[in-house]
Amino acid sequence: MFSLNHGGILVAMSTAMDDPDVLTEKKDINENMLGGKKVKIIFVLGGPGSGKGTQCSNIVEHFGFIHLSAGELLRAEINSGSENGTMIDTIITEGKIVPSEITIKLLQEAIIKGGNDKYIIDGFPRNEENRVVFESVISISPEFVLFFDCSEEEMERRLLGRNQGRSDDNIETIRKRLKVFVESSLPVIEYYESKGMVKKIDATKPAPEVFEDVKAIFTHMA
Ligand SMILES: Nc1ncnc2c1ncn2[C@@H]1O[C@H](COP(=O)(O)OP(=O)(O)O)[C@@H](O)[C@H]1O
Ligand SMILES: Nc1ccn([C@H]2C[C@H](O)[C@@H](COP(=O)(O)OP(=O)(O)O)O2)c(=O)n1
Repeated sequence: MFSLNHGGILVAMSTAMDDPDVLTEKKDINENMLGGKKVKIIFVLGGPGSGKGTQCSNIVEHFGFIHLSAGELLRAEINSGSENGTMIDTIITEGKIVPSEITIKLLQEAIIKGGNDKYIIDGFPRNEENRVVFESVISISPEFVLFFDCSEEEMERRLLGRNQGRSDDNIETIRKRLKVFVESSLPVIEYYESKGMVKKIDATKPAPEVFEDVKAIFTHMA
């Protein structure tokens, strides 16, 4: 289903999307996907501008997790001048979601390199393909999913004021990203909700108050 090849990941990914059951038989491939490393993962989800990055920095500082932002890894890939950079840039500027194989490869490399066993993964999985392929290829379920719930009006306002020079923080792309969030990312959150794995936070409050709620969850889990 994908045209690019990244070694074993491609085999496992095509299988995962075509027939998830077969993946259990591919455990030997999956177990090697993090170089034998055993890690705990928390997915941090929420719409664009809901405050994921802001709160992830707080979590790193207070609870010693490694923060991996899928969006930042993709932007670093663009800036590195990699062969996929132009394609990734075009997709992000259109407000769309980059093919899972690329994002998962970047996450996989970052986890293998990371000097820790606790990861908060921010902005991933962003669609059903991201979710199915990650869980099948990397063979890890998240401990839980932290969901920053914020109104679209507030997210739009924050993104327009973010001022980080991002090519996708313009009104046209922001509207597309919000649409993609509702259509493609919310179903992923609903999936985890149906499994009782979502911890929802009211993210419309000021950042320090949001962190109080985040802190309660992480303190409880420690
Ligand atoms: N609770 C909050 N209230 C108001 N502004 C916020 C809050 N959390 C984050 N921001 C600001 O909103 C913008 C988007 O936040 P960010 O953490 O980058 O969101 P995300 O990673 O979800 O896209 C940033 O400029 C940030 O400083
Ligand atoms: N799993 C992901 C995460 C991000 N991306 C792309 C598409 C997103 O619009 C951009 C930016 O994502 P990022 O999480 O950094 O920022 P926002 O939450 O949208 O503010 O990256 C992706 O294609 N796949």
